[in-house]
Amino acid sequence: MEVIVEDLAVVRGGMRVLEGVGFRLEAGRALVLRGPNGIGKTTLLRTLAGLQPADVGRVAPGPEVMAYASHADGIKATLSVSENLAFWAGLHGVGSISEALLDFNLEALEARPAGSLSAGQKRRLGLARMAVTGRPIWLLDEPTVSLDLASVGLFAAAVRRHLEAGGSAVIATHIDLGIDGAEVLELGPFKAAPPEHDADFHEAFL
Ligand SMILES: Nc1ncnc2c1ncn2[C@@H]1O[C@H](COP(=O)(O)OP(=O)(O)OP(=O)(O)O)[C@@H](O)[C@H]1O
Repeated sequence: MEVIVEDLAVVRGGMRVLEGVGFRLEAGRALVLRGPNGIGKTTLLRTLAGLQPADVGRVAPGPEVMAYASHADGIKATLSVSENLAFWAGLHGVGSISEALLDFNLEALEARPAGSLSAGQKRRLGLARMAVTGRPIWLLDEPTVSLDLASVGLFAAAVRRHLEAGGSAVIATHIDLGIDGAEVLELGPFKAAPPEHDADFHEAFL
């Protein structure tokens, strides 16, 4: 499913934080959002997820096909790891959580109350929670924060499988995820600067 963003502007706290942002992302591709702190990466992801209204512009498709993993992992502390995942899977009509438990190395933790997990374990659960929605477009805000190297590898592999299955991903990250052919959108003050050499995106090895 292709993601199309056209001439997007977003206002937060009475100030325009994004203006003239546009991109097209084909199914099976990843887009990495780059730019300094405060430039609007989270704002763009929240707008795609339907959590932040656009001032002007167009986003398609709608938030019902987007799965958003934010800084706040959004997990229920008193439920166990598997109960958290089962809750979200059930909400989205997805039958099994076993693949997500395996993909994010959560099998040994499945009976643990989520509130007792370490920061990195919580982050893995937050990412697994997004995966069990079964939604085709993943929106990821600094997904590797708190993850150790092995977990970053697991996460990158899960993204690759998602892309190979025809999904897509928009990822705000400062690190190299090793996703071949990922596209990059550099956000600059009040606009998304297109690459110099091409009206579309440049290919990057991230
Ligand atoms: N609730 C809010 N009310 C007003 N302004 C906000 C609000 N949240 C964020 N902003 C402002 O919007 C701008 C964009 O913030 P945003 O969080 O999207 O940036 P970011 O690129 O994700 O930053 P970082 O790399 O630090 O996570 C910043 O100037 C920020 O201060």
